[in-house]
Amino acid sequence: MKISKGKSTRAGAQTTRNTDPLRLVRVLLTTYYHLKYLRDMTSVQMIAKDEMVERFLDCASRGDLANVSTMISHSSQLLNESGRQGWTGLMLAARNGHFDVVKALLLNGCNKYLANKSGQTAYDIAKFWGHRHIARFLASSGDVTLPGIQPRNKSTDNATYFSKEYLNRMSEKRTDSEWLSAKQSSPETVFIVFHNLDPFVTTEPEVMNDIQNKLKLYRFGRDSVKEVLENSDTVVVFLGVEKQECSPSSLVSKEDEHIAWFALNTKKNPTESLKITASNSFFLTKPMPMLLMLNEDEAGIVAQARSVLAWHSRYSFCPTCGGKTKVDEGGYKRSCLTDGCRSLQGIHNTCYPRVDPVVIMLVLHPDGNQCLLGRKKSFPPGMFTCLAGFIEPGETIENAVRREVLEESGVTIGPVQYISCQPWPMPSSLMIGCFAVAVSTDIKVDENEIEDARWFTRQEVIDALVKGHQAVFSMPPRQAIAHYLVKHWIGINSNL
Ligand SMILES: NC(=O)C1=CN([C@@H]2O[C@H](COP(=O)(O)OP(=O)(O)OC[C@H]3O[C@@H](n4cnc5c(N)ncnc54)[C@H](O)[C@@H]3O)[C@@H](O)[C@H]2O)C=CC1
Ligand SMILES: [Mg+2]
Ligand SMILES: [Mg+2]
Ligand SMILES: [Mg+2]
Ligand SMILES: [Zn+2]
Repeated sequence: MKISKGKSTRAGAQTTRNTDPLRLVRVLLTTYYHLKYLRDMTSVQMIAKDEMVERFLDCASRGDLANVSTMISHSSQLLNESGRQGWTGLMLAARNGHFDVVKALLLNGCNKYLANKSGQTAYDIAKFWGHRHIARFLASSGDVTLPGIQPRNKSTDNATYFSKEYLNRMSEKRTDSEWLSAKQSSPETVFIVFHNLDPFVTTEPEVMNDIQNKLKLYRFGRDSVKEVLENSDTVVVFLGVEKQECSPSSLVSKEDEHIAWFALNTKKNPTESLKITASNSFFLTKPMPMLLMLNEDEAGIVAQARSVLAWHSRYSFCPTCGGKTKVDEGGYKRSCLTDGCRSLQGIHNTCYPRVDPVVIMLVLHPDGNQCLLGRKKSFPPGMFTCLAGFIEPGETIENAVRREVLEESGVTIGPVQYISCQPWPMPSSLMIGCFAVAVSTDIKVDENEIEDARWFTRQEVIDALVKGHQAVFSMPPRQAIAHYLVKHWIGINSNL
């Protein structure tokens, strides 16, 4: 993580001031949006709120514990509010070494996992600025720990591509058809459109957003998808509402008033009936590897939307009686239309979106210095990855790991440890990533499933990560959990 040190103590957000050539552009844009924002506001109360946030951040930044405490006792919402560059009071207090303020904010329930626009949490900031006692406190506090339960592990929890939750799913609203239709007609609501499960994307960077990523989901408004929504072939899924931390300056307090997102899928190409204003916009064909080119927030949204839409496209008839079905619960249920069908009595998993659990494992040699990787015929030449396989009915994760490794490579596994997981929306798997320690080392490849499997040394793996194609083998893309597991094993920071 890169943070350049500057002189300012008000906000580390200003620390790149002397070196950043785009600063002037950003300042102008910020001023423009700020003025536009003020002009758009209708109530004096809103301005007062904005000022209050500014004052709160200032007090936190200066270490004014008395005022910080008074302000949060009046409005706990201030705890997670942020100012320029996404800096919260906690980050500012951590930046300037105000331990008492950090403590008070955390004790009052402030979210220590929020990151600013450079991706730094309060912990990262405290560590960088040398406030070790604050960093230690931030690392250890806040999580509820129970005997035998591991504390939340920031490095493995939600660390994989497709796993970031940008939206609050608000499942309780799925049965509230009045609320759902009000949201569908709201001018603020975001619609994302799929055609045969391919999302509509644009290469145009949105103003004020991160411009590093090449592809963005095209965010349609209600009027642009009107015709598509009226089409009987269109499937609509309610995805959720934007989380508070996605729009930190939002003045709306209740989550159900936040911006809602819906996904649409059509069989017929809807391009003509969509109102598209940006050039360079298209349906993203070839899910692999194209779906790996989205930014992390949007990858999470696609993981959810594409899996549910894929379920609709594959399960249009009732699996119990073969009859017609209708879409219910905001797209999260299909109910049979045949009177007396067994699926209408009680609860049946056939009515809900399916997820296929898959184990994926990095097999470690008993000497601790080699790992087992394999390749299928269909892989690009030279690429090796972790072994993987579908969990079968009535099987535990550990037993599935042992069975798949034995089937595919002939290697026997002892201990198995869960590391991390990844939704894989092609169409709807959950990859469960584990380390598996081998107790035998002879390899006997099952040629029906894989073409080759080999032990690679730690050095060969590091070379593959660092040198790419000049190494003895090549790694899967960084977005795949296999890549994550390998890096995790050799202890290389995932930002490498
Ligand atoms: N994200 C990542 O890093 C990686 C993801 N994967 C994914 O893991 C998944 C499973 O890996 P495989 O080695 O193919 O599994 P596998 O070793 O269990 O073999 C696949 C075979 O299992 C059978 N099968 C059993 N249940 C199935 C189900 N629910 N859906 C489809 N086929 C089923 C089929 O005959 C299929 O040909 C694949 O979808 C693959 O895309 C695989 C490697 C890396
Ligand atoms: Mg297998
Ligand atoms: Mg397999
Ligand atoms: Mg299998
Ligand atoms: Zn039925």
